[in-house]
Amino acid sequence: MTPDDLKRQAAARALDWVRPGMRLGLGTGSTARHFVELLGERVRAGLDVIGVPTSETTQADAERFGVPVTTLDDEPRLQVTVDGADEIGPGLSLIKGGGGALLREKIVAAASDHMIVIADESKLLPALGAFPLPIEVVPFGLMATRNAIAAALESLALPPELKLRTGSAGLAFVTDGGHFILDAALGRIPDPKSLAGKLAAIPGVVEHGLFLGLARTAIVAGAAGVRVIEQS
Ligand SMILES: O=C(CO)[C@H](O)[C@H](O)COP(=O)(O)O
Repeated sequence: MTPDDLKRQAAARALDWVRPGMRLGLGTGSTARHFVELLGERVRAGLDVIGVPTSETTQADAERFGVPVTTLDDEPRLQVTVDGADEIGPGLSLIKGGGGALLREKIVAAASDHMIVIADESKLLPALGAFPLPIEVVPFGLMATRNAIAAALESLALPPELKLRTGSAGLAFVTDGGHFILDAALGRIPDPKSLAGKLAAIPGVVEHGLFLGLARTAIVAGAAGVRVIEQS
């Protein structure tokens, strides 16, 4: 079984939470893409749902797979969001944004009654931080913002290692919102809540990839089967 097979299994299980008439948040990434594809099969078989994509890529996928889409402006409250994650830590804390869609993903998750995270078992970890934390920043004042983030990291005894994410041709990666991403190689984040607070207070930081208190259910597929973890 490949990691991609496991991602698809987790995505397939998430369909159990989908009911006719639901307004759904549609996540971004290879795992979420499986969900959108499988949801499209159900839609073609007659299921009536509508989705809010969390990226331009997912919008295109939803259209290709036949999932009707809307926006948060037209449907500001969603019942369920299904999304992937880069890491799932204690209490279903997450690192997200490996695919660069963290801002819309967090807005959509926060507008949802229930966020379900789907992943293969490699994403389930005892602590967050091995995956570099994506921090979305406005291009204006990049150096000043970068220095402020580095100082915040140092104040928490975290390494101030920040890398501007690059895309094709070595140019800065630009998010759907027109921002840049600084990836912070932290190793281990002992206190995600304190870090989230410090990052959110920095002018120029648009959003960060720590998703705390948002996911209620994790569906994790591994060699031994699919586990459902609920956050009470
Ligand atoms: O946060 C994300 C995109 O911004 C993705 O959900 C995350 O990167 C996981 O991706 P994948 O399912 O491809 O492993």
